[in-house]
Amino acid sequence: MMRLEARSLSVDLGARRALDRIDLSLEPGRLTVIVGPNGAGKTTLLRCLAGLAKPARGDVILNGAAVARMRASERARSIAYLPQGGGVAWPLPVASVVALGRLPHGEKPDSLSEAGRKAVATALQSVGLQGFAQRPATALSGGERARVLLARALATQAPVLLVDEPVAALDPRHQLVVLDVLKQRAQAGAMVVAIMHDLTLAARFADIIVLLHQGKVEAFGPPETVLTEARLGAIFGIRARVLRQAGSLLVVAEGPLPDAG
Ligand SMILES: Nc1ncnc2c1ncn2[C@@H]1O[C@H](COP(=O)(O)OP(=O)(O)OP(=O)(O)O)[C@@H](O)[C@H]1O
Repeated sequence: MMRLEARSLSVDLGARRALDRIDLSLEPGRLTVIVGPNGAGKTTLLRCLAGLAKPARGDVILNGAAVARMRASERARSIAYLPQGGGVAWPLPVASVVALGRLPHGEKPDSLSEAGRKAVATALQSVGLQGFAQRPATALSGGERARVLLARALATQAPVLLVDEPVAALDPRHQLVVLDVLKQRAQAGAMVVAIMHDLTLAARFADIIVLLHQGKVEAFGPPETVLTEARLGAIFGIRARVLRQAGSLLVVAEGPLPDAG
């Protein structure tokens, strides 16, 4: 079975230890959500899983091979990565930007295969942008642009999909649409890892939550075991209530706790 593992992964950024001996084992068929306070190391971890950040120690292993040593083309076909708050610099039509997700398959936007054309159309449709295909990608709102970039990652159809805050810029309806798409990808057999700050949404959609704090995995497991009121206090510094609502958790942040300094 496909498996993505971090083995005793440590990363230094400047003088800081951003990740400290992380051990993780991720399986396909699941939506894993990474949560944690600002600066916890979430983006650094996702970049390492994508083979884009260099560990000081340890390794990321995909199906037995070190991701850092995979050929770039093979890695790009295996792992699609959506960076946080990405921009679009060129006034290309939306469909061409999404088609860039086919480059790892050797397909250029103006010479897509039949499968490539289908993947692009499906990706656009799945994020609600089917009417935007010919619009210049630079002439979109922030949330629309975020969905274009997610569609590009989806169009790759990689077995591993790593997305950094995919719903942060989206309105409530599109947050649900996008999380449904990610969940469906996972249920169809992909390994999907998303960073999120909204704990109620994370609890509702995640199969597994990874709680990061100061570069370490503080907790790992199903939402109800990870997101406890005690942890929300100790890790996020909030007075929080965790309520059960329609089979999921509702995390109500009542207020910040006094800074422990
Ligand atoms: N280039 C850099 N040089 C030095 N320190 C860095 C650099 N980039 C990030 N850091 C630090 O590394 C730590 C982890 O950063 P990272 O971006 O992984 O956090 P995060 O959990 O994704 O945060 P956020 O929720 O704010 O996006 C932070 O303390 C950050 O200040």
